[in-house]
Amino acid sequence: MEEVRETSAWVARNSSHVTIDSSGLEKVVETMKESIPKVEWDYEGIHYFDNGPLTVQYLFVLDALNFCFWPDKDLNYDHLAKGLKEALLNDHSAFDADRLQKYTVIIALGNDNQSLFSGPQLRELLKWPRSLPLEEERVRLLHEVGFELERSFEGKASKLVESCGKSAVKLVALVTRHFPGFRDHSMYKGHQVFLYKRAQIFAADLWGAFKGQGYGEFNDIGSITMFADYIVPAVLQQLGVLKYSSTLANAIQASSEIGAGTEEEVELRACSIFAVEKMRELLSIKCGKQVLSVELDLWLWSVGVQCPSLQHHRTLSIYY
Ligand SMILES: Nc1nc2c(c(CN[C@H]3C=C[C@H](O)[C@@H]3O)cn2[C@@H]2O[C@H](COP(=O)(O)O)[C@@H](O)[C@H]2O)c(=O)[nH]1
Repeated sequence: MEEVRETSAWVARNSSHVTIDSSGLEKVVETMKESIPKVEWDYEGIHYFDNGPLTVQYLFVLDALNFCFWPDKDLNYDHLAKGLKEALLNDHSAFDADRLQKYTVIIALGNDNQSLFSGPQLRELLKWPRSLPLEEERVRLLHEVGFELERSFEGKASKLVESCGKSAVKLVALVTRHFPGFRDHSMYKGHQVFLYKRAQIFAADLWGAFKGQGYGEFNDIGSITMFADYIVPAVLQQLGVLKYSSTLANAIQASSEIGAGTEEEVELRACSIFAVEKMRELLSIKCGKQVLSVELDLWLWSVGVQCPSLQHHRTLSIYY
């Protein structure tokens, strides 16, 4: 993930609204000297797991839809993970590549107010009583996943993973090459910045779910960075690692939307990646402890989701 590391470092060096406070960072590392908090993957027990290829299909579909829950204040990641798990338990072929291409959204009504589409609706699959945030995009991305899996990987996400020779870097490259919805990048002060949140989290989810074995065995899992979402930046800010300009702090406090691709948004995400890389480096230098960015991410994320008062930035995006 050199391009993610290098381009986020560039943003951090040139940033105008978000800075990394090195003394804040050192303080956090100091508290981790004794023991580094370890959080189990699926500590909440919400994911589907059968130790086989269907789990890979489940995780790929999950990460294709793993973004932007906040516009519905009652919706969060757990609903998605549990909803998809239940759907799969009820019907093992729910995520077959041909079925993925048939999910619909209620967008067109006939004269009699009936939906013109006859296929199953995504919100029914998730048993969500109203429209999902960015629902049309979610349906489009499901179609994209089904279509490309069918075209290039015999309909199976497990084939995609098998073709990566136990390399998470190759997996991220392959996912972003084949599935445009996973190409999470931005332009920042004239530079292309790569963040690849959902592609990287897919590799990490495999690694976590399969406990580094089988479909989750990656020789280079240390290459993955943290996953730049809207929870971890807020946790890093609370811990004193990230500092915001007063305008940005006020915008987040007021729950104002921050446009996708704005300097502020790119800085929030890229500085989070850079800060976690620095945290990892400091842990190694000061305490001789080798930690993965994935492990730090899971700890920070779990802290964030257990803090209901956490104020995070709001950006409409399919990337996170
Ligand atoms: N950095 C980072 N971001 C993560 C995750 C996960 C889920 N990982 C699960 C997989 C195995 C573990 O046991 C975890 O349970 C979701 N997100 C992001 O959070 C946001 C949702 O927040 P809320 O609206 O409050 O649910 C949204 O952007 C979503 O994409 C993570 O691990 N790291």
